[in-house]
Amino acid sequence: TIALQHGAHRTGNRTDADMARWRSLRFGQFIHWGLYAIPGGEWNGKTYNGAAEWIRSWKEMPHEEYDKLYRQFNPVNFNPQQWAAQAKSMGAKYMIITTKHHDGFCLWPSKYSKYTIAATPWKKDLLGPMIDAYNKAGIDVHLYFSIIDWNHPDYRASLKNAADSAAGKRFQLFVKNQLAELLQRYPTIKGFWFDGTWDDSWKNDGAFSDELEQYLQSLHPGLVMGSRLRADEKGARHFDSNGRLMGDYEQGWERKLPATIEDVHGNDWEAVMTVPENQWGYHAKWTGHVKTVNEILEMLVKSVSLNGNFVLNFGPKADGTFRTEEQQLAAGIGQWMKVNGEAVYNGTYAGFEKQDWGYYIRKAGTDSVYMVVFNIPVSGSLRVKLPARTELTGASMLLGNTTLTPEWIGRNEYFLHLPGKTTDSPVVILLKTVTGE
Ligand SMILES: C#C[C@@H]1N[C@@H](C)[C@@H](O)[C@H]1O
Repeated sequence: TIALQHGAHRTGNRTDADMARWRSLRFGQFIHWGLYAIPGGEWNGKTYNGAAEWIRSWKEMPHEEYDKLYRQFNPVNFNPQQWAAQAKSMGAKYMIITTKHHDGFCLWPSKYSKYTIAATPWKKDLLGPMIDAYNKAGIDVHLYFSIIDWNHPDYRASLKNAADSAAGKRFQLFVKNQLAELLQRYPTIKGFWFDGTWDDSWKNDGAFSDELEQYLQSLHPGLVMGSRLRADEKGARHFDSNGRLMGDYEQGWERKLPATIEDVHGNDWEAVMTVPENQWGYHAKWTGHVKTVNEILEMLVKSVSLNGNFVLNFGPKADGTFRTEEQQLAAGIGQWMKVNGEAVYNGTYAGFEKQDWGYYIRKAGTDSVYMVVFNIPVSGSLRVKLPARTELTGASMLLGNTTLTPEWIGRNEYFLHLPGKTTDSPVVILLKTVTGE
C-alpha cells in the first residue's frame, strides 16, 4: 500500500450510534431549491435542455442576468410545515436541502456573503423554518453544500499562479467559515452532503479536505459526511490511492444504483435519484421519461436490499410549491410505505441468493426476512432458496396479513404460492426462518 497522510482514516464502516441511525433511516428526500427555480430551465423563450440548476452555465444565459435573479426571489407560498407533512406521509426519514448550490446563492443569511436570502424581497432565513418543521415531523435534516461557488470572486477551478493560490486560500477560509456558521445556526442537523468537489483546486488539496472533515467532526461529533468531500494527497476522490473509502459512506451513486452486493464492497452507501432523467432544480418542461411510483419503489427496495440508502429528489418552484407530478409521487409512495415501510426501515442485505421475482431484505439484527416481489412468475409460484441449515417456518403477506403455506421442494428450497398472479403494487411477504446450529 501507498503511505498516505490524507487518505482513509478508517477501514470498515462506522459503528457509532449516529451512523447506525443514518443507516436505519434508509429513505430520504433531496430538495434542490434556489434561484434556478425562477427561470425553471427557460430563458428568453428558449428551453435549456441541461439540468435546470446549471442554467447559469448555459451560453444563452448571461451571467449578469442570472446573478440579478435574487432580486425577484420571493417564495410567498413557501410553507415548511406542508413540505414536512408531505415528506412524512411519503415515508422519508431524512431530508437533504441545498443550502448553497454551484451558483453560490445562500438560502440562509450568511454573514460571510452578500449573495444570500437576506438580499431578496423575502429577506428571511429559509433553512431554519425548514429544519424546525422537518425535525418536528420526526425527519432528520442533512445540509447539501456545494464547494464550487460560481459567484464568489475567490473561487478558482484551478490554481495557475500565486494570485490564484492566494485567492484559493481565501476561498478555503470562506468555505470553513460558512460550514461552521451552518453548524452553529442549525445544531440539530445530522450531516453534510458535499458536492462540486471535482475541480483541480479542490482535488489537488487533499490535506485541506481532510483537515476540514476533521474540523467539522470536532465542532459537531457524530456528523455524517459522505465520500464526495475528500481527496487524498494524490488527488484520488471517494476511494483513496489504496482503494479505501474516504468519508462515512460511498456517495458516488448519483442517478445510478449498484447491480449486486459485490458492487458495494461492504461499505455503507447512498443513492440519490431524480424523477426525470436529469433534473434536480425545478424545470418547467420535464421531457423524456418521468419515473413512476413503482419504478421508484423498486429503486428504494433494491437499494435497501444491497445495504444502501435511497434519496428521491424534489425541485420546488420559485414560489415554494411542489409541482403536481412530485405531489402525486409522494402520495403514491406514501400509500405503499404505510403498509410496507417495515420492510424498508432498518432493512439490510439478507444474505439469500437473489431470485428473479424481486428482493430479500433482512430487518437489521433479526431473523425477519422480507421478500419484496416485483415480478410474479407466470406460475404464480415464488421460489425461496434459503442458506444452508435455514428452515422456512412460516410466511405472511403484509397486505391483509394473509398467511401463505410454504411448499417444501427439497433441501432448503420452498415454493410460496401467491393467491393472485397480478397486482399493481409490489407484494411484501414476511418470512419466518429458523437457522439451525
Ligand atoms: C452534477 C451535478 C450536481 N449533483 C447533483 C446532486 C445535483 O446537485 C447536480 O446539479
